[in-house]
Amino acid sequence: MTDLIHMLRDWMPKQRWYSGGEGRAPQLTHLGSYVLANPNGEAGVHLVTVPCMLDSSGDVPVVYQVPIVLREVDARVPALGYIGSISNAAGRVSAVVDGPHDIAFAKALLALLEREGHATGAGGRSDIAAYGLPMPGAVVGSFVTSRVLSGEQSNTSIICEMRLPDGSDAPPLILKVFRMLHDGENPEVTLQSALTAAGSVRVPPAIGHLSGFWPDPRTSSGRASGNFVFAQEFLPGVEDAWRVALRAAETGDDFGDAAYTLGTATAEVHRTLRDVLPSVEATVPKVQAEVAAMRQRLDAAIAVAPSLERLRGAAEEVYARAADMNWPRLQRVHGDLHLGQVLAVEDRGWVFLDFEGEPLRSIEQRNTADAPQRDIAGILRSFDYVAGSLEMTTGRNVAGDWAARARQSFLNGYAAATSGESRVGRHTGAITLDGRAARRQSQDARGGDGAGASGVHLPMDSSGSQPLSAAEAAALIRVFELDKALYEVIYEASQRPAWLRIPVRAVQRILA
Ligand SMILES: Nc1ncnc2c1ncn2[C@@H]1O[C@H](COP(=O)(O)OP(=O)(O)O)[C@@H](O)[C@H]1O
Ligand SMILES: O=P(O)(O)O[C@H]1O[C@H](CO)[C@@H](O[C@H]2O[C@H](CO)[C@@H](O)[C@H](O)[C@H]2O)[C@H](O)[C@H]1O
Repeated sequence: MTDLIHMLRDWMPKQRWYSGGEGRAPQLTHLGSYVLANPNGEAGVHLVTVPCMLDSSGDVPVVYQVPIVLREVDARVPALGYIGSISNAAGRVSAVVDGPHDIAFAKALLALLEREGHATGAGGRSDIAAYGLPMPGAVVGSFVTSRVLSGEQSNTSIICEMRLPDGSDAPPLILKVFRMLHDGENPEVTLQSALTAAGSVRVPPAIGHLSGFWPDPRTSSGRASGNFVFAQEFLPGVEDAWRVALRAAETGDDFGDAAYTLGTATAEVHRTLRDVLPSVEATVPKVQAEVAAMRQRLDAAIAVAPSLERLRGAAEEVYARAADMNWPRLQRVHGDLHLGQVLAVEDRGWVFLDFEGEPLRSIEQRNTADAPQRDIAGILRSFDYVAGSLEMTTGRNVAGDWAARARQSFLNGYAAATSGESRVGRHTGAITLDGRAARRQSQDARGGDGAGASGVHLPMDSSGSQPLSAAEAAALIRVFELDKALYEVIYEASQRPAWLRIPVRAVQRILA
């Protein structure tokens, strides 16, 4: 194990999912490993194992799972995932392969899922184990081949091509391996499983998950339990809404219908989540806790963008008013909704991904019932990002009007769906880019309203309780837009400093 820890200490900082960045050497402690069976005795495989590693090098300790496959050192070692080689006590040398790049790991995961199997602790330890928990009725199929999805940051996903028993193609699957482990449910699993179980077509069908427990010095009990891997159908050859929107904005194409149906689809997801998962009344302490979290975010944003200090007073006024506002019933929401999290799927419409919530929030916060206005604000911010990123590349504000129209259509779609004006069935989220029906609906919603300067037309309570007035809904969306823009300031300062001016300008605009 000592050799492996040394090897991982050099390798982990080079991985995109390592939160410390390349500049920080991890301080690793091995907490335990769960061992997967080698499926069908895959040739040349010595071991498929998942060490859980505590990294104490940062301010906040992090636990990573680092799946590895030990293989015979020969030509079958996948070049992409090669980490190094180690020898055991008997002198046998093995190549160490990053698990997601090795088909033996993908096959072993699928076998666990399909058979509701379990993986026990290495060395007979009983304080660590993993369980395969398939969705009822899920069809896994048999494995053909797998590859790692490129471009991901915080996790590692494996795309698996699958086959049905009759030899025909089964839908491909995506196995999202959570790199960081948290004590508690990952909302990605909870929310997408709940939506799938409710028959929603707004998420790719969930297939199941791998969950379990491990020793964890971060908890008072010294033990933790949570999710290791989430499996769902992979929808191949689709574009996300960010690309679709960016192209439309570049060419000046109308995005009104697409934004409108995105609004109805978002409302549909909210309604389903509210119907199938617990929701709570927005009591005074709960609202105060939300507002307190917003204030903390303001402090953190000013710390990385000191020019915002002069707007502190204006932001404080917004928060003071927010604490006195009417809030809708709190419910589970997406939590980090932006255009990059939505796929444009032919015949199905908008499909939502990545329900993990904002990566900068704690798992407790991400598992807490929230206001749907957080997601609405997330998409509105995204339209502004489309305009902002085009302004960065062209040097001119070419898409400001485009973004304003998209924003309005999205709000109209959301409002129409929540007020029952549009008949939201299973397919109303269809992307009818030239759809006359959607345009007519959109025009209907645009007309006959008393929209004020805020541009928000209709009550947007999605709780089923006393609806918020149009003005109340608009005011709350503004509060969440400010909060999201401040989140983006913090995110961009560390991830993409060149983009920082987009959210900084948004904060200035919102507080002007
Ligand atoms: N089920 C899926 N079908 C099609 N593409 C997917 C699916 N899941 C993820 N993707 C693609 O992978 C990308 C990253 O997935 P995401 O869940 O957002 O991971 P992360 O949390 O690491 O950002 C998405 O933007 C999308 O392009
Ligand atoms: O990695 P995630 O998808 O979980 O989300 C994080 O990264 C996003 C950037 O990829 C970031 O989104 C911000 O930039 C988008 C354009 O690239 C824009 O559409 C979003 O509106 C904007 O918030 C997201 O905030 C962050 O959590």
